[in-house]
Amino acid sequence: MPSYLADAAAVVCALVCIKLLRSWSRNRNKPPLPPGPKGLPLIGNVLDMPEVEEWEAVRKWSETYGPIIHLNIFGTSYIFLNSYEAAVELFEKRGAKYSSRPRMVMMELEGWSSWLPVVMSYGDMVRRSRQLFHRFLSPSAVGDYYELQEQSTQRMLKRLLKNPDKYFEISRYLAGETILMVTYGHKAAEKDDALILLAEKGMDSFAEAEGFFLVNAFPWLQYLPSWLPGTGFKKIASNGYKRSMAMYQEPYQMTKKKIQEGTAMPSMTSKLLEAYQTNDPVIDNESLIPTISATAYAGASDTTVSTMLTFLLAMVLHPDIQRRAQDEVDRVVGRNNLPSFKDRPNLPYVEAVCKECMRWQCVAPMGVAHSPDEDDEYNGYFIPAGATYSTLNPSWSGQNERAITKDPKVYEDPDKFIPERWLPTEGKEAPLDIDKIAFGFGRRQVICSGMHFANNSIFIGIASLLSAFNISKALDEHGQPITPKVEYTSQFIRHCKPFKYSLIPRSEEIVKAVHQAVDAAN
Ligand code: HEM
Repeated sequence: MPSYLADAAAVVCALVCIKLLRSWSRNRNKPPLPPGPKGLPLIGNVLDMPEVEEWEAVRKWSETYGPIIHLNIFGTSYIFLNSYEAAVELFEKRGAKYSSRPRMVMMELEGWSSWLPVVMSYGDMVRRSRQLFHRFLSPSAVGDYYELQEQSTQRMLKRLLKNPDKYFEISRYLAGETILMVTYGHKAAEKDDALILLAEKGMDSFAEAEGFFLVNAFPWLQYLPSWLPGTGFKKIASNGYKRSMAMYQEPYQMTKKKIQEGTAMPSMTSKLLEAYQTNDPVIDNESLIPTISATAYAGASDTTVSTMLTFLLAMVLHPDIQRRAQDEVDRVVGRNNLPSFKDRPNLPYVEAVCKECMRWQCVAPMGVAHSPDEDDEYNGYFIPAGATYSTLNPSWSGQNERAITKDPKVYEDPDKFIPERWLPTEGKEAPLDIDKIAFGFGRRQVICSGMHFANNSIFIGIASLLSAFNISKALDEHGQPITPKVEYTSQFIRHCKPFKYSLIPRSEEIVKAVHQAVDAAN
């Protein structure tokens, strides 16, 4: 080993020891930390943490250690909650203490924490941005987007008629084009729209930054020169920084220019700018405007598509469920008509399919990490304060949502896709609403601000696909149906891996209805 590497290793060991000693002396008179796998001296549980599907590892640990698990990574505490009750108790009832985020140096290096409230520590900026999200995304505000969501969905259907084998790309495009219209009044190009590509690249970098990086445990590593071995994270961070800044600034500057030229469509950005210019007390600083628009754009671009992909997979695997949902759509909407939001109250089975897609394959299994601002105790365990930028012992709590969505005590036969579980049944208590889990935990305004918008996108997307297409297994070269595997990526926002399927329009009339609807909206 070159001598500088041996020196560097010795420095790392010394720093880990200091960190462990500090945390030991701070915590020694406190109740025990929650249980968890034992780990090794100095490095703790580094080797226990799998590189992929961490949530599965956490779920298995919870079978041994119970609903609250502690891991130590180089002296940093990681706490996973695996029960709904624990998540509600800590993140909702004690929400004031748990509303902050852990410090993630990679997020700082990539610039995300300079503008994305979801990774910022709690403060004035987060409070103001939540008030503004609420203006545009509250249950009453999202009704304004119905027409837009219907029209984007109809364009998705038209694209699928032309390219039925491109569902993965086309459904992703749908999410991008809808939110770009809402946030910036930007009408996306039919293909390869620059702003949609910008968001895709940005979200790839964000997901990468969410991964495991040593620099999160040892922030001083960021000051090492880039030529030193082990500093590959610096290149990732510099690339991520360019993408995060482009996502934050470019669409905003473009919209501002259009507003000045008088060619802008009304949007979140134009309304925020107008409010700012008329001294809206919440918008104390212009930089809050791109924060709001870019966060909504980031929050929507990669999330609802995950559920739309799960829907495709579920329909390929469950033709009987698809038939039942189509029967309902045909009965309520008419065999050759496209659904709209006004049909929603009469489509309970379609609604149940939407909920079951969200439950069966959780979009963000680890949610977004919270961090307690002060030391706390829960069920006799010590929960260390963390994530203040100055301490050497940050800790964070993540809630492993998939464990809850797959808990047989909460949902019977949790691995099976059963929309019927969401239908009201006399004498049977309704299951725990998936909205209370999938969109994060916290006080009312702390969870996903886009939840109602997301549910609407998913509903109209699924109802429209059911009305227009028959979804089934693709056939192999011998004419045999191919059963896709249920396989997902292991990123922070997970998507099912590409698989073969068949998408066939249900009738000539519905093809005409799609074309007519798209033409009428143009
Ligand atoms: C299936 C779709 C979606 C899922 C599963 C989802 C999930 C989440 C989760 C887990 C959080 C973190 C909550 C927390 O613990 O603090 C979050 C935050 C957020 N989401 Fe979503 N989301 C979805 C769609 C959307 C959409 C469509 C939008 C925008 C229209 C959006 C906008 C936001 C925003 C702005 C935040 C930050 C909230 C804040 O910190 O104030 N999300 N989302």
